[in-house]
Amino acid sequence: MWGNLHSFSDFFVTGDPMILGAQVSIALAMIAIVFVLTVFKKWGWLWREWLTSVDHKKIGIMYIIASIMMLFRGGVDALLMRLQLAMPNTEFLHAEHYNAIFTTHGVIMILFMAMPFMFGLFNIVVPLQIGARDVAYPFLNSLSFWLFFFGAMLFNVSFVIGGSPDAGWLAYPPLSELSHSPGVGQNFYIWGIQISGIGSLATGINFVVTILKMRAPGMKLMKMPMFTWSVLSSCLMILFAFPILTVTMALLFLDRFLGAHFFTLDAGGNPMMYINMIWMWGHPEVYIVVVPAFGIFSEVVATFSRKKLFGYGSMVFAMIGIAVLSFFTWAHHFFTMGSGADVNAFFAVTTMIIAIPTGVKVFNWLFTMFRGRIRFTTPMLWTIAFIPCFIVGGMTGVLLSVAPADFQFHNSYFLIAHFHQVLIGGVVFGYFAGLYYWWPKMFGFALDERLGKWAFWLWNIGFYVCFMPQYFLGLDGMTRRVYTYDFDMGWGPLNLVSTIGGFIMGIGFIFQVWQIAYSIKVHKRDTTGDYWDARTLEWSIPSPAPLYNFATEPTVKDVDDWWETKQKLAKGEKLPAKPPLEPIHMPKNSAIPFIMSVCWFGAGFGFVWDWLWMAIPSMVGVAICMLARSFSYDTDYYIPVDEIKRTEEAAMKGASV
Ligand code: HEA
Ligand code: HEM
Ligand SMILES: [Cu+2]
Repeated sequence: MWGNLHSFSDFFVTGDPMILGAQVSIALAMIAIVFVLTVFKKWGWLWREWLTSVDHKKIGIMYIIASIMMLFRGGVDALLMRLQLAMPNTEFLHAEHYNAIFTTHGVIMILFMAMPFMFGLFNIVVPLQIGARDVAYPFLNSLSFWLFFFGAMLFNVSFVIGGSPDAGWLAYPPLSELSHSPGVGQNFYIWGIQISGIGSLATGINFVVTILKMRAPGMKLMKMPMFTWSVLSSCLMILFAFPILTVTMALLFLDRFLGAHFFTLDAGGNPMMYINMIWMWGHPEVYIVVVPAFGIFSEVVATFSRKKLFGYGSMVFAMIGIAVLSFFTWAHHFFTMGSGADVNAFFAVTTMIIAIPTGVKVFNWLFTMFRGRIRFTTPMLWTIAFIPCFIVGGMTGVLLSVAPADFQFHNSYFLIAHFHQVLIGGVVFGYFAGLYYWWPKMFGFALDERLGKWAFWLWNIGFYVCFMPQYFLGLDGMTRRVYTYDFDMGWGPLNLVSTIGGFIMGIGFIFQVWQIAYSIKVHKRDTTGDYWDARTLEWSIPSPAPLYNFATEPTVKDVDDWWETKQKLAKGEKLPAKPPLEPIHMPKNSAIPFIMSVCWFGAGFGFVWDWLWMAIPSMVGVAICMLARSFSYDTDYYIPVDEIKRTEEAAMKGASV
């Protein structure tokens, strides 16, 4: 029970200047934060307004802040790797360090950047888009956020305490078993993912219920905005995929902790079992993160083409089709591992079929733009750039799905280029489009377009410069996960170009941070609530939305209900009178999600080090939190009518409608 801690240097990673630098800067940053909060007396505010909040809008903002920080960390990881690959004859990163960095980069980008960014947008947009006052389970929503947050922190802590995992982002055994990875890094991996994964599953449940049960009267399923549809498909995938991840991590933990041999060849286990299970989650996972991006593009393209989205019904069916098919393609990740021709053929065909619904969507976006009066705002630019980028990335995916060809492409830089192209060109561009699009709704002021366009071009140019050469490197035989190569292979120049592209994207990111800082300073206020002259319900209320979102429950008649309402108003038609204000039922803030997640963090940290003295009391803490919640009855309140009136009047001052 005293675990695998032998000395101080096992605990604090020492001896590496980069890690020492990180330790010092984290310590300094923490001191600075504590100092600022204390000097400005902001602790109470932070606790009451944010850490204990169950308001979906605030939770959404916290998700996005955390994910942007993670984008920074994942991006620094990426650039360090790119530097090493541009200088293969140096030991800028030595082999072990390189392994650790591609592992943390992959995990952080997918699980701690893409997922929370996506959840942030779900939280901010979905209740507003369907005319609801909050999500179905606000308390659970807060718990999900804090589980994600502390899971991510636990994972990140490994960099300075104990050492990072280094068995790849999906931790295949036997490499990830105790015999091959005796350090604690892999334990951090398991517990970081396990804790945040439970949060993700809970979010999936929450949004499925929210969307199915809390839509405004009149909003039939086939009248939901396309983003809401994409969230529903993504969350349905989460419901089926994340339990597999939880079980896989639990079994790997049992292997490492108790010597259970689920995934070792001795004592009857089988590593192929792990590989199947992790991809049964892992493949749907990439669609879980990309489908909401499709939803965002659909909203943006309709708003800025000033046209109804083309092919609503086919969009919905395409999305559901992708969600279902995504569970039947997992084995394309290991065509080369000996499943046999029949199995490979089956999975090759199912994979190729996914190109069809995806293609339907692409054509729908193009047709929406066709003959539209397009406004080239930043959200629209990201959307337009996404289309060719994703088509090329998707097409190279189809090439990979040709099983015999994959024997050549597998684990080469061709694969690396494919997935970065769909992940950056699809997911990252999509979420950026979403952030730029909904920013005025989140904060009530707009982002500076000029700096935004700089960031856009830098990211785009950087992207192609970075990843296009990698296809050729892959075809030339360069494999993934190598930190050096012989200069005689002739890979040097293209790698150098690729690295330059990576840094151009890095500059793009700096421009975005600058853009946000600048826009906060300039504070170009949006008084209309409908900054882009958009189409869906979230734009019918003031920006930022009041605590209760809708003073009176909206009724919905059309797909783009707000747009139709505006048309009617313009024609001078009278709208039906709004019902009188009534007190609004709201959930109360709670400290339990935060405290419970801290306990989970403690338990995770304890298990990482085999410190049962820490893990068990922390788990007891978790149980006490659950009990405390079961016995708390004072969980809601009503906002009185005169307070609603006051808020509405203040918000509507200067508003157009
Ligand atoms: C958002 C993430 C994302 C998305 C959307 C996709 C989309 C696709 N992926 Fe990709 N993929 C990854 C992320 C993603 N992938 C990751 C992370 C890995 C590697 C993980 C690792 O090993 O670490 C991977 C690996 C991977 C492999 C494994 C290769 C190997 O390990 O050797 C394969 C093989 O089939 C594959 C195929 C596909 C296909 C066919 C699609 C399709 O969905 C693409 C469909 C889209 C189009 C085709 C373009 C638009 C369509 C048209 C314009 C219509 C006309 C086109 C045709 C009829 C062809 N992907
Ligand atoms: C900002 C630009 C980015 C650059 C320059 C970059 C660069 C890299 C590099 C150099 C590798 C290691 C390749 C290898 O040696 O095998 C890598 C791996 C990876 N990247 Fe990125 N990346 C970027 C963004 C992203 C994003 C946004 C995501 C996800 C949303 C992502 C997901 C991954 C994954 C999953 C791996 C595989 C890790 C593994 O092999 O275990 N990357 N990336
Ligand atoms: Cu896949």
